[in-house]
This record gives sequence, C-alpha cells and structure tokens, in this order.
Amino acid sequence: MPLEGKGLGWRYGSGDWLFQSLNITVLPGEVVGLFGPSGSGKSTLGRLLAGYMPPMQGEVLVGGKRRSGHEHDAVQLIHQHPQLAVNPGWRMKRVLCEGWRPDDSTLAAMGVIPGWSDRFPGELSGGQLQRCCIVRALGPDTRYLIADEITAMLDAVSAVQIWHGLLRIAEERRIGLLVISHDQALLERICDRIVAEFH
Ligand SMILES: Nc1ncnc2c1ncn2[C@@H]1O[C@H](COP(=O)(O)OP(=O)(O)OP(=O)(O)O)[C@@H](O)[C@H]1O
Repeated sequence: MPLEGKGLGWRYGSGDWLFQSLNITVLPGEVVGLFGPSGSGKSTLGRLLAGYMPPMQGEVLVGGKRRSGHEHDAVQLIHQHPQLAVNPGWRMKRVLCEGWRPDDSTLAAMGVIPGWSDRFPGELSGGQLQRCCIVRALGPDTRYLIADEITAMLDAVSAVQIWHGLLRIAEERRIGLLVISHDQALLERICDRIVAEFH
C-alpha cells in the first residue's frame, strides 16, 4: 500500500503557490529523501501527506484510498523540535503511551530507557525527547513516517543513534520513510532515492 500525493497544490492565503501538480510516492519499506531550498514547501508537503491539513489541489492516497484531513494513524509526522510536540506537564510514561503501549524491542531499538518514565519532557535532552517522540509514533498501525528535520538540532552522535534505530525498525516493519532534510550527505547515506525538486 503506497503513500501517494497526486497533483498536490498548496499556497498560504492569497500568496504564490508553493507547489502545484506535485506528485510523490513512497512505497512500503522505502526510504525517500526530500531535499529542496529553504522555504520551498517541504514541511508543508509533509503536513499534507500526514493529513494535518487537506490539500488545496490534488489528493493524498494511502493504499489507493483517499484520506480525509484528520486521520493520523497510518501516516505519522515527526517534527524537528520535540519540545513542541509533547505536553510539558505530562510525565514521559504518559507521553510515550499516548498512541499505543510501546513494546520493549521498540524502546530498546530507539534507546529509550525506563529511568526516564517519571521525568517531565523538560528534564530530558533534545535527543532523548526526540527518541521518545519517535517511539510514540511507531504504533502498530503506522505504515509511513514523515521525518521533518528530526535530527537537525542534535549532535552527530545522537543523530547517528536515532537513524540507526529508526532505519532498523522501518526495515523490519516495512515502514516507508520520507526524510525531509537540508543535509544532503545524510540523505545520500540513508535514502534509497532522493526527490530533489518540486514539480
Ligand atoms: N502558516 C503559515 N502561514 C503563512 N505562510 C506560511 C505558513 N507556514 C509556512 N509558510 C510559508 O510557506 C513557505 C514554505 O514553508 P515550509 O516550512 O513548508 O518550507 P520548507 O521548505 O520546509 O522550509 P525550511 O527548509 O526552511 O524548513 C515559507 O515561505 C513559509 O514562510
């Protein structure tokens, strides 16, 4: 069941179109990089594919079926800043279990340790919190993950650990990844192919 954007178009308000007639496909288990100039609309495209907002033109299909605007199950989006993606007043055990009850192997693969359970998000580093956000998004219904600059703010060691764990899980579960990044070297290293321009 592919994730497909067909003929997608978006603009904010009455501004110029960020993109029109844009086609993109991610297959199960495929790692696709999305590279483009700053402000070209990569994050916007990610939000459309994840169902955060309905496209102004075109459609998003999962397994050939058109999705409505508010389904977040099969396609999950991970943001650059995990601090903005969690409730700061919840302890991590509650954050982690927001969508599903993570199994031990997923927690271990992403390096999430039990000692963090009673902490609040503000008591974890950015990299630790990002790992938790990734685990939270890897519920049993997840087929595609949109990773929007998910390691851009992390040190190289944390970034390598996160990609190592995530790519392993994605391969095992045949989850398709759309990796949005400014880091061309990273994309070349981890992606099966790179979509470098909007068309
Ligand atoms: N909510 C919004 N209202 C108005 N304009 C917006 C909104 N969100 C984004 N934009 C504008 O739309 C354009 C595309 O933004 P977007 O974040 O999708 O680009 P991007 O390619 O991901 O950029 P970057 O690589 O810098 O993160 C930018 O010019 C941005 O200022």
